[in-house]
Amino acid sequence: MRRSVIAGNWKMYKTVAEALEFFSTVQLAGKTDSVETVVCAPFITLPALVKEAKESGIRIGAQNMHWEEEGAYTGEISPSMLTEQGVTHVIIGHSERRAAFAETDESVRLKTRSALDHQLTPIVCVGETLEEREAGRTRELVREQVVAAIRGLSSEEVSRLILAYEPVWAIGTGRSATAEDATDVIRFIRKSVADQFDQQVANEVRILYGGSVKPDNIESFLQTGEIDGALVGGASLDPGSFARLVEVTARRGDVG
Ligand SMILES: O=C(CO)COP(=O)(O)O
Repeated sequence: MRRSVIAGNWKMYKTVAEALEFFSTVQLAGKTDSVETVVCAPFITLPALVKEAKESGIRIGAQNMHWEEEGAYTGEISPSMLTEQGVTHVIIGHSERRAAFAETDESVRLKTRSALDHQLTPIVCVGETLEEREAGRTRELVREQVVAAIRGLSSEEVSRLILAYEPVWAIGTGRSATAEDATDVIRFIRKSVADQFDQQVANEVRILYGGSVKPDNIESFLQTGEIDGALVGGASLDPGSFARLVEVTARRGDVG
């Protein structure tokens, strides 16, 4: 059974005070029992949010981490620093980090491996740019990114991770992929996992869509049962719209 997921990616938004304000306002009315609900917030807010979120059932995630345990890596945060604080999830390989901070398929692989070793749930992002899409390279690219990220993992480890298909051209643009397109690519990603491992693991891994998801379009992505939830940027910043996303997703139930 695949449990639905709504994960907010706050990116570089919200100070500690603003983040706490979000949690004092958000009303999920028990919906986190049926939907794995995560907020991935800036590092500096994480300790306060883990405390604040306890009652709400919302899990707290980071947006990045280093793969090493410790070392001379100025400005980096290690997996143990996250788990010590009660962080449970971590976004890995977001396209903004690939594009602006030179993350590669290899660093994504190392981080995924390390997150799993530390019992963190990695939310591994893959997706093509507009140029790559127009060149007809979407499938080839996402397969490459997925295969690189899961290389060397065991089946059990693959079943613990969450993949997120985020076409770069749909992020923050208000132009989401169509539900048909997203479903098509996500089905292909599941097949890629099956080709590398087996159908059972592919049936267990959760795959999300991300890119201009809003309360008024999320239902269309969930309809076929192929997409297990969403990784949401802009619409996760507002407590009302975040709650609405969780509420609509809760109606889907577990699939698989
Ligand atoms: O990048 C995203 C989530 O990781 C998507 O951002 P938007 O929902 O703002 O398009």
